[in-house]
Amino acid sequence: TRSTRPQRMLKAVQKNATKGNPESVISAIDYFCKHSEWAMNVGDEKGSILDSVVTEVNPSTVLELGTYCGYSTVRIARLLSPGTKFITLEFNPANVTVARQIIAHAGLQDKVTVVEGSSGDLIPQMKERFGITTFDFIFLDHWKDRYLPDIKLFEECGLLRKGSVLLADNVICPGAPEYLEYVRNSPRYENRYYPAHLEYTKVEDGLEKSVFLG
Ligand SMILES: CCNc1ncnc2c1ncn2[C@@H]1O[C@H](/C=C/CNC(=O)c2cc(-c3ccc(F)cc3)cc(O)c2O)[C@@H](O)[C@H]1O
Ligand SMILES: [Mg+2]
Repeated sequence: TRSTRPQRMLKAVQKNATKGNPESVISAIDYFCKHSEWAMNVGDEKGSILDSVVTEVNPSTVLELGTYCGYSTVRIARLLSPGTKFITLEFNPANVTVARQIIAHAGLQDKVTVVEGSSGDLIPQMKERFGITTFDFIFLDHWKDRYLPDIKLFEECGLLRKGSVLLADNVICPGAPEYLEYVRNSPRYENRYYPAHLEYTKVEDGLEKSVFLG
């Protein structure tokens, strides 16, 4: 049976990237998406913004929603200090399998835990399963209509502290209007919009950074 796009992406990484070299894994995926098949990775332009925010926050605890193939997982993990707790959630088992192999090719398997499951089920389990009380940095890149319910879940579960930073991909394309309205109208968040483009295209898109004020 025909392979899937994530499987073809994995093959491209295994063929073109140097084992243990995260930069070469990132480049191999970007090359694949620019020259072979578009895929919904955050990409190089928005990825550089992601890098700068992660570096600025220098988090001790990190959560990513929507691992997909692990591209942004590799971008984040390669910047983290030793001892940082990094968890990424993915509910499609086939994507979990591909992501774990791409992360391992980058040599970052000890920096991040890929947890199979849905954010709605797993977010309330963060304390008991992973001993995490609050997250310093959260990257939202899963189904866009789940950004709002999940940020509310973070608040309800007490997983945000004064200064926690949330970074949301695709707030323009495909868009997360309800999420944007919520964080921009809430007195509990300080927000900044980073204009960019949809990965590997000239279409307008951007990232929204929201700092929880407590
Ligand atoms: C049920 C919600 N909870 C979830 N918990 C854990 N994993 C989840 C969850 N939702 C989705 N996922 C996983 O995250 C991934 C989904 C990401 C959704 N992303 C998009 O739809 C997306 C889509 C586009 C896009 C933009 C323009 C287009 F023309 C076509 C597509 C661009 C992007 O950057 C995107 O991030 C999948 O691997 C899915 O299995
Ligand atoms: Mg995205």
